[in-house]
Amino acid sequence: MQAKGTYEESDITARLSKDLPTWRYEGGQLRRTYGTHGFKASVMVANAVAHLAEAAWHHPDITISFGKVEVAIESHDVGGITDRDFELAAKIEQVIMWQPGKEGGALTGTPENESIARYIKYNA
Ligand SMILES: C[C@H](O)[C@H](O)[C@H]1CNC2=NC(N)=NC(=O)C2=N1
Repeated sequence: MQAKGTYEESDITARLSKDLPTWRYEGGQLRRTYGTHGFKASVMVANAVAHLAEAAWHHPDITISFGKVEVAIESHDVGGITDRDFELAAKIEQVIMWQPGKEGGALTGTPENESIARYIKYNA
């Protein structure tokens, strides 16, 4: 018996494949691991995710490591995956993977060939 508003595993994996192919469904949560250059970078990514979570009032588990950050989301109140999880995951992906230098605007984005600037591993 599924809790109200939750998705079946087959629906979850189909929606991730379509809308969030860099995310996976594991351990009952939507999960994404972001590669980073070091620990300070991981803390900054975690802080950005934490801001989005608080603004959304929907909170993931965030694991901060040297060189990576894992984000894991589920809807605790219903014990499953709901639209809230997909919507927060999509916003996190949009924000963390934002590379303005690829948008043709005035912002250059983080220089990828300068070691002092290395931050997120966009192709990890
Ligand atoms: C009281 C309860 O914690 C709040 O309503 C919010 C806070 N953030 C939350 N985050 C998540 N992931 N699931 C929830 O059910 C949830 N509930």
